[in-house]
Amino acid sequence: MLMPVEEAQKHILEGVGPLDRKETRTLSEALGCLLGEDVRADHDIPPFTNSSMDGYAVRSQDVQDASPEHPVRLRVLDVIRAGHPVNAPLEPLTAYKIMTGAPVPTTADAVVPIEWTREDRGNGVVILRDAPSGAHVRRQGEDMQAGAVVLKKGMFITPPIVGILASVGQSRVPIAAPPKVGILSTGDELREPSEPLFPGTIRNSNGYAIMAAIQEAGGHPLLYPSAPDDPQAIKELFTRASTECDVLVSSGGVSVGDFDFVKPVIESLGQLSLWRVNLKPGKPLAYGQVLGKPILGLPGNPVSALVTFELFVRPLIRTMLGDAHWQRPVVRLPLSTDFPHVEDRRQYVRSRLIMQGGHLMLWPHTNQGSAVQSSWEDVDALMIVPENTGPYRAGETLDAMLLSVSHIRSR
Ligand SMILES: Nc1nc2c(c(=O)[nH]1)N[C@H]1C(S)=C(S)[C@@H](COP(=O)(O)OP(=O)(O)OC[C@H]3O[C@@H](n4cnc5c(N)ncnc54)[C@H](O)[C@@H]3O)O[C@H]1N2
Ligand code: MOO
Repeated sequence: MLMPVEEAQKHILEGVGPLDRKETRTLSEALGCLLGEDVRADHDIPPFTNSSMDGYAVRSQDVQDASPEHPVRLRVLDVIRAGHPVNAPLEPLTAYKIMTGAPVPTTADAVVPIEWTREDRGNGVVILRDAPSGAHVRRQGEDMQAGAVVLKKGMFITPPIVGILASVGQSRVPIAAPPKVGILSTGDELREPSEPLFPGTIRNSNGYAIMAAIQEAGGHPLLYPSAPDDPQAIKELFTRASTECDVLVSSGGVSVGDFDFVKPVIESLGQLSLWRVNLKPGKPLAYGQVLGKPILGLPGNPVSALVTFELFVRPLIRTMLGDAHWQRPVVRLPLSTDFPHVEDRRQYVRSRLIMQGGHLMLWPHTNQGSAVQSSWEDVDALMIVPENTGPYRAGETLDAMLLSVSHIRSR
């Protein structure tokens, strides 16, 4: 019996914890990283009490009975602009004209928006509505207080978090250092994207796809020159990478062919603790340690390599970063079309999310071959079809693991 996906994930993550290594980044480089330590506010935010509206800063008691029927006339002392505090106090029946974000003078306790006022001759303003104490005033420190922890270690840095970091003056951002992930492509047939092809050769697409997937997962990819199907060459490559990386990810050579040497090399340099998972594509996944470093042997078929990356390598990278929430959301959705019987392995099916008749539905690509790269087009989700089930009719529901949903098409 093949090992279930969840059991394989558990086994792989068992021996791995957060690396707890820190690094600093500039604000422009921090997006998508995880915060490496708690961040405290270096000052109150807002740093001073200020107006949330363009209007008039008043003493609330002066305008408490103001209405269109009983307007209150105030004398305007000056105009306060953002960035230009005014120190003179407000006396009874006076006001400052004030702009949004400008400091509210200490003796004023409310702002009347411009729409509720009318300019009056001389230096006057007529107030047409009351404004209770605190109205349209943003108090110093009401958002964040000096010294308080405002961002927690491990938090995912999104654009708003970059804004908070900038607000609290954190121009150098402590982040969880990305694990160094070595990419080890194997196969006599592999040529680089820039190289010409000869009969029997193909481009090394896995190396680059895995590199991009590592970057997307928050890891630091180290792309090694690919190794031929030769045990000694693979051994040298794995040995070198194990001294330079935190995790190794190989592709190819894990099946049962005469030239599949990845498993014996892992065994000769450490141990192989897992081989073959109940999944399609990606059954021959191998996992073990070489010279003390975890290694995932992904199958060579390009789709199998990326599906096993998603299910096993991404969780490992996120765990090493200290992200406990690596699970992708799984939602149950109806099929927009029929889907055939699935045989003895659980299948992960490249699918789109589409809107049909106001309902979100799954649209699986037709050709699910594990070497068919073109079926990655606009994939939002991997539909999960249990083994020995189906055929399914349109409208029946299945679980889908959401990847990144960019846009949902309508049909
Ligand atoms: N008799 C059996 N044959 C196979 C079985 C099986 O159970 N019994 N399993 C099949 C499955 S499932 C898979 S998946 C593949 C995995 O094979 P390997 O991991 O040993 O990979 P290779 O044989 O080296 O290559 C498979 C395929 O992928 C191409 N490839 C390899 N590396 C790259 C790369 N870097 N970039 C692009 N393409 C790559 C390679 O040329 C092959 O076409 O085994 C089945 N066989
Ligand atoms: O598992 Mo293989 O990935 O079916 O082609």
